Amino acid sequence: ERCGTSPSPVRTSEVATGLFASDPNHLRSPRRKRLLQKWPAKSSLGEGSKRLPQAIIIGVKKGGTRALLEFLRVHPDIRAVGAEPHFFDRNYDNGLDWYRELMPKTLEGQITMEKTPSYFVTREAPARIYSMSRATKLIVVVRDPVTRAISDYTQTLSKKPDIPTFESLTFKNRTSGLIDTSWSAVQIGIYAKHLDNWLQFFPMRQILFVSGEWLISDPAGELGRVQDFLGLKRIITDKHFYFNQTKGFPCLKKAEGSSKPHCLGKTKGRTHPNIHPEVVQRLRDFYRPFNMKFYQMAGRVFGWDD
Ligand SMILES: Nc1ncnc2c1ncn2[C@@H]1O[C@H](COP(=O)(O)OS(=O)(=O)O)[C@@H](OP(=O)(O)O)[C@H]1O
Repeated sequence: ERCGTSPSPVRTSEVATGLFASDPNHLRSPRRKRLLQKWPAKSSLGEGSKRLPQAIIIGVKKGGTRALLEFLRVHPDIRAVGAEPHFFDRNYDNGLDWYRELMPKTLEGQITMEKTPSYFVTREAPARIYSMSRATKLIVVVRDPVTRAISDYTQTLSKKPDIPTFESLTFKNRTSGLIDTSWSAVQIGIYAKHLDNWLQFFPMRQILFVSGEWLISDPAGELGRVQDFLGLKRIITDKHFYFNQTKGFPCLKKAEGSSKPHCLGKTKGRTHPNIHPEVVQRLRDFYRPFNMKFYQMAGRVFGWDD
């Protein structure tokens, strides 16, 4: 358990008003004894209570959501669930109390977070999150939809080595070049379409888009934007990262609650199979108009079509 970095507001105001300073015997005073009973030693203060998340990483699958959450956990004012709760898609019937129980304990002022990348493409998720709290902050890590699709396919392939090739799954009909938009690996990347669904419930100012590419090339830059969005002090900076040549990705110099360097596991940063360049080009052409629409909606150019 991490202790809070700032004293409770009540304590601060008492010190500030000189309550103790004016009384040289304050250590023995009955008032002090009462206060000590009310506010026990700092070790037991670090308990806190479980709260529903105020911010959620809702997507996208294979965007870099684990990296973002692991990096954010370094911040003393963020506490996050490790596993993906899948509450707003698969486990909604379990109820909000069940969901809250999954959360880590937090102190006043700390932010509770979770990440479940499938929320972004779940039709019911916006209404459900809205009904939990309309003030929920939403974070989406987006990545070039073409590499995202290949990454998605690579993950499936690692679990089911017998599936058809990426090329054959991409097309409804290879000769006509018609793309199978019902294949989830393709579908998830139509960001503008999914975002429309969220905008029925949440204003743009409550949604932050993080670039999966820049999260790799400039993790501190993206983390700066996220900390601002969450209203937190910029504590996570470039000093927290180093580029691990072997891994080929940025890693933490010190993981949360540890003094050792930490990279993500083997399932993050897999080698992708080579996809036929014509298929890649066809997918690029397919996504281009959706990407343009998405840049416009998000107010940020992600540079996937440069
Ligand atoms: N620092 C760091 N280390 C390792 N991997 C990193 C990092 N930053 C981003 N990424 C990219 O994250 C991709 C996996 O995305 P997710 O964590 O969102 O995947 S998942 O949806 O939760 O399965 C993963 O995709 P693949 O490269 O296809 O494996 C990585 O490219």
